[in-house]
Amino acid sequence: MTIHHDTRPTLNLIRLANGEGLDLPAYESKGAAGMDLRAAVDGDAPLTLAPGKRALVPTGFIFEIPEGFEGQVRPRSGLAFKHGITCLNSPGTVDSDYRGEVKVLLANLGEEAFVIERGMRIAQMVIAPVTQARVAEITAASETARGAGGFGSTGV
Ligand SMILES: O=c1ccn([C@H]2C[C@H](O)[C@@H](COP(=O)(O)OP(=O)(O)OP(=O)(O)O)O2)c(=O)[nH]1
Ligand SMILES: [Mg+2]
Repeated sequence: MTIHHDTRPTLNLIRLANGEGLDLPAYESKGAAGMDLRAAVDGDAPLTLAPGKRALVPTGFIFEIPEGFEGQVRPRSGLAFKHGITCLNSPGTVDSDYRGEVKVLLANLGEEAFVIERGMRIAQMVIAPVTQARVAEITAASETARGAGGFGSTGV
């Protein structure tokens, strides 16, 4: 007999008042890397994002990101391609100790106004492992073949 354990980390979500009735963030295909986040804007007052403008769009949930992980808030490529809608701070970083509402900083880089309706899938969140480094100040860097060469030093 094979016993299958679910080894995935658990993501606890706390629904806020403005998230009432919204679908939970979800992976939209079997192998999706990110779960889609929905706009928790007022159902009676969609948000219009004019060209060149940005807005902090609520998701209606607090995410308890498991320790040792982060949430990366990334654009949806369809919205970016069709409408020029992106996450201005992409990838947005949600820390594992953050207990506020997750919000999405959308920007309209397109030429037309974009209307964000309640429940619209506006971005996606990838849960990714994080390593916190120990920080140590030293006086000289070790030698390498690359040295200080960067920013195209190996050719274009
Ligand atoms: O797209 C995002 C990015 C951040 N956050 C929340 C969760 C994150 O843990 C917190 C702080 O984000 P960050 O560290 O990127 O911003 P900061 O400007 O450094 O703010 P702080 O001084 O609060 O760390 O804001 C979001 O809800 N969505
Ligand atoms: Mg910070």
